[in-house]
Amino acid sequence: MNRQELVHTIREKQSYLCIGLDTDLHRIPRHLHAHADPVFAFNKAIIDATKDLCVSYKINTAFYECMGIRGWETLQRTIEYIPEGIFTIADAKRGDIGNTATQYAKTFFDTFQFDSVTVAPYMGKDSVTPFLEFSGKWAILLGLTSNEGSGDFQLQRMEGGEYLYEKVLRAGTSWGSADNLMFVVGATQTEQMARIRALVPDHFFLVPGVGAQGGDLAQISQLGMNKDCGLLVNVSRGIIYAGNGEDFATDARQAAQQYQTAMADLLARTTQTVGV
Ligand SMILES: O=c1ccn([C@@H]2O[C@H](COP(=O)(O)O)[C@@H](O)[C@H]2O)c(=O)[nH]1
Repeated sequence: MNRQELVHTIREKQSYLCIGLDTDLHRIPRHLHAHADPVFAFNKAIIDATKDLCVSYKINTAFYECMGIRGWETLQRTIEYIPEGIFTIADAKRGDIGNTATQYAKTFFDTFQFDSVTVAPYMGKDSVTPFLEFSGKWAILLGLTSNEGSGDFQLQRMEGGEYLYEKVLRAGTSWGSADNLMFVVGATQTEQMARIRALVPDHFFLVPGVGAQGGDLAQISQLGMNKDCGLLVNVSRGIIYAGNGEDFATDARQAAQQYQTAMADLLARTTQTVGV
């Protein structure tokens, strides 16, 4: 999916919600364990219940890789089940020397047909650029993450005063464009968001951390939106585990609906003079 299509979808659905399919076999309702592939049965019900409310699904590969070959099969079934027109993210946080990075990119873009993959920048340019060589695909570079440990390296000051994460953002924008590169910016990073948007005015941000991690949707949206919206706000546990009984999908829909309604309002208030 290209940028124009993504912006169009956001406008049509009045939503910039990304639902995280962080599906843990041990957290899904008991009755689903009768299915041959319980995690897929859960994902299918969640997708059916929420696909009109979100513009993206993020599959965190850790929740599938931990199940070995069966997990990869579940991941494949899930990605194939996501309808056309919804932006897909493999949250795999890959990064390695160039020829290895190319194999990672092939895995997620060619074999599994994701639109995008999250990439860790620590190994530098040659570990990132292979992900940018696939037409119509996106790399989503970790910029300033949502977790407490983001302070350990990302928020360290460099010589000259800028934060390490700012160096990553600056370098990233020279490697890729706003048409093939996004950045992860945690929803918990409200103190930094305005500074980040000023530094990177055009790129989309994947924003995890709303819901279970306590990030505030309204605050982060007002600080981070650009003329094309420019945000995909991810909620995983706060939606997929909204309920735990037979009606889990209805409960997930209700939670997703609340986010979508809030997003429509924020889009109207924040971008009324611009594109979306
Ligand atoms: O900085 C980051 C980068 C990635 N994540 C991932 O997003 C989701 C968040 O899940 P919630 O249940 O909504 O907290 C999860 O897959 C993380 O691995 C992040 O949280 N922060």
